[in-house]
Amino acid sequence: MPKLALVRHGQSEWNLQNRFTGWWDADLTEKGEAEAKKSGELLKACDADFRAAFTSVQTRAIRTLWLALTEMGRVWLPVTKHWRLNERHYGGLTGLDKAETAAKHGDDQVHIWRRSYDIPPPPLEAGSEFDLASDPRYKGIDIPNTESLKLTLERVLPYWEEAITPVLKSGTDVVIAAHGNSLRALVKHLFDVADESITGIEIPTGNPLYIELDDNLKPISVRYLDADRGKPLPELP
Ligand SMILES: O=C(O)[C@@H](CO)OP(=O)(O)O
Repeated sequence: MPKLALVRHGQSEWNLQNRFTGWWDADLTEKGEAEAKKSGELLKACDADFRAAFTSVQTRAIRTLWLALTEMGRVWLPVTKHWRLNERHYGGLTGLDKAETAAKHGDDQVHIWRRSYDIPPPPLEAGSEFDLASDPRYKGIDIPNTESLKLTLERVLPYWEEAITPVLKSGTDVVIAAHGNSLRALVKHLFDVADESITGIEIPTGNPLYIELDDNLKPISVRYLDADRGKPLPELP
């Protein structure tokens, strides 16, 4: 039965500065690097035999995976990167300070933008300093100008189905290093979490969510590798 580990990237420069990040390519802080290594230690000690790794095209997730694989002695694993595992796009909020935005628009509105299932933040204006249209990694991709969690799930899912599930179905243990919301979207799908409950799922940094799947990729067990630092778990479907 295949095992799947979901690793959230460590603290980024913009997490530290409390800015809405989304697709902006903020790198890890020193603390984030330490969290990534901690994930690697936990993955090394667990009973899986990871043979494939997936991540986004964002530096903070790629480097988290690399640091974890280094700690695991598994930098030789095949790593596949794809934009569909990116963080949800934060639209016109990208780059703004979260506390200042709450002071301006109110906590309730900001909570809706951050955690509602299907209400996206206002769109990013074309030509904004945070517009990624000229970034070569997104050449040929229809870059979103904002995303709700629902829209994030809709673009994560085809990649999950086409690229990741065949690997798991072959009996291979897989590690995915990605982002708070792209992983939340994946958890919603895997555990069939209701729209209104998914906001309660928050994978901590430095503490992989470890899932055992049956041959149809239905979760049969789930835990945080460091249970003492765990958060609420999704219920088994
Ligand atoms: O800024 C972001 O892109 C995300 C993750 O750091 O923040 P939030 O907690 O609002 O989903």
